[in-house]
Amino acid sequence: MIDAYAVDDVRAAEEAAMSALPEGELMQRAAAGLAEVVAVRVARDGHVVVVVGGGNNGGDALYAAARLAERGFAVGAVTVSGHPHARGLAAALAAGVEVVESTGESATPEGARLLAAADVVVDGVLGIGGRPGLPPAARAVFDLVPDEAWLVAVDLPSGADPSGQDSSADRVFADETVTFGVAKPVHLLPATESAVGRLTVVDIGLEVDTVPAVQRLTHDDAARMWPVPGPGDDKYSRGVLGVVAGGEHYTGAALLSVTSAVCAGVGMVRYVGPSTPTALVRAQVPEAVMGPGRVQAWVVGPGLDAEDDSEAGRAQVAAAREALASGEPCVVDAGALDLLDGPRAAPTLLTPHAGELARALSRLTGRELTRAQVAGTPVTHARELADRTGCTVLLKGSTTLVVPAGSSRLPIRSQADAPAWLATAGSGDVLAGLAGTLLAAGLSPLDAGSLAALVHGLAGHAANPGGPVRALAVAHGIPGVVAGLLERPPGRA
Ligand SMILES: NC(=O)C1=CN([C@@H]2O[C@H](COP(=O)(O)OP(=O)(O)OC[C@H]3O[C@@H](n4cnc5c(N)ncnc54)[C@H](O)[C@@H]3O)[C@@H](O)[C@H]2O)[C@@H](O)CC1
Ligand SMILES: Nc1ncnc2c1ncn2[C@@H]1O[C@H](COP(=O)(O)OP(=O)(O)O)[C@@H](O)[C@H]1O
Ligand SMILES: [K+]
Repeated sequence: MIDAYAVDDVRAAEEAAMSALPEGELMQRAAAGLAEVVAVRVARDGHVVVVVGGGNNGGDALYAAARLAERGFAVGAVTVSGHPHARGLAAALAAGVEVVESTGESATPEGARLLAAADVVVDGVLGIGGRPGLPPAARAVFDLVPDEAWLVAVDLPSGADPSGQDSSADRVFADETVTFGVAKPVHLLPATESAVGRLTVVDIGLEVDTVPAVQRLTHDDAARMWPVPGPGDDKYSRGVLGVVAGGEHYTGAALLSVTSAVCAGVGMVRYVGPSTPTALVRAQVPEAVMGPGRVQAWVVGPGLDAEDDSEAGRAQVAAAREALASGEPCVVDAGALDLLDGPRAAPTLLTPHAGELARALSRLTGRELTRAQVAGTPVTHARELADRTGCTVLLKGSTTLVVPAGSSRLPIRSQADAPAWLATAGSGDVLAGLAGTLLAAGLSPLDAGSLAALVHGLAGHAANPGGPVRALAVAHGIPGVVAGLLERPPGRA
């Protein structure tokens, strides 16, 4: 599990660690870790340029610059604040780092000269003390970074919101980020994660004993959490999933969610739907059983048309309402999100994309919300829906969030395992079947949602590595992905 902690908790842990260590020791550890990473990214005759702000983030960069210069690398520093970290600056100068200033709205010629020769640029402008947004002097300098240079951010990409909430701020886009002690929300949340690049966490001896704010499942977690049947299991003990999906017009959703559940190894699927999708499922998925019955969990809503006023359409909406009113765990997807009108007592996972989340919140709050507003601050809006309904909300996207109600005090999960090729019609139906299978096996909505998002993403890669995928191929990719996860020796990256 990758755990990311709230900035205030990190600060408190830093203060506790500093009070037990000689002055400046923590920053030296950070600088040493940073210098190690930069040293492996640059050739012996390559040029490193550190861009330095006015806080401790700049201090880390200056001390790392000093260490790299002492190891024989050609290192320059461009300060974009009038008051760089004094001791760090002295150390850099003493080690032979060429330091130039560029604090105006356009870069100085000296700064431009250093950057033009840079092979690796280190962004030490703002860290966890940064307010979202890049100061103009820093923007002017970063605009001069050569395209081919490798950009390493210190702690976080400068300008990015450390709490990972604000998606609009101007920020540095790094190839790689070296952070200290623990990950922070900025590294894992969708509003900021795309600026982080590859993430390395350097151990500086920090101990944070609070609950993480955000977590990300790793492949080891997936292997540990996946429900594996034992000799005593039968199809019922493994979990029966009821699927209320599709209608006369949206037949594919039924097939995709049922196929996905079968491929994920559900004990049994009961499919509930009108005659056309029923015939299709019967023909294509011989493992599925038709009609309602006893289940351990429901998937309700893929391809459900709540507006369909035909007799078959009304019957399907009634079946969906019945599943929602039951005491069984539920995945509530697509069309069924429009039917949800109150809290459910049983474990429930809502699986909207940004547009569906906007629609559901608009309906429940009477406040008109757009898809763009949800995409701008996804955590806030997913949390609002979770709090209003008491359900766990899985918000789909290139980074998929799984947000429990705030009262649970559980961390948010954030998964970024999917290729963008997964943005294809029917892919969400596959995710719903997968998450439903895990709910039926007894996982909590938080675990089921995050594990399903991870496996769904890997199945997207496996279906056609590097190229386009169709949703049915994603479902068919699931068995191999799960087998691969279960086979891996623990601890492999
Ligand atoms: N506290 C510690 O013990 C450690 C801190 N470390 C480093 O210190 C960093 C935090 O240092 P600081 O608290 O000094 O914070 P920063 O280095 O992030 O910078 C804060 C300074 O920048 C200014 N500022 C903030 N946002 C701005 C904006 N958008 N535009 C212009 N100016 C802005 C603030 O007013 C303040 O003067 C960490 O991210 C990490 O890199 C590491 O050395 C590890 C140990
Ligand atoms: N840019 C992207 N990169 C990776 N995955 C994505 C991206 N956009 C969407 N996805 C994933 O694709 C799936 C799309 O689901 P959804 O929008 O419900 O489609 P549908 O309703 O057609 O099935 C979700 O799992 C989502 O997380
Ligand atoms: K930085």
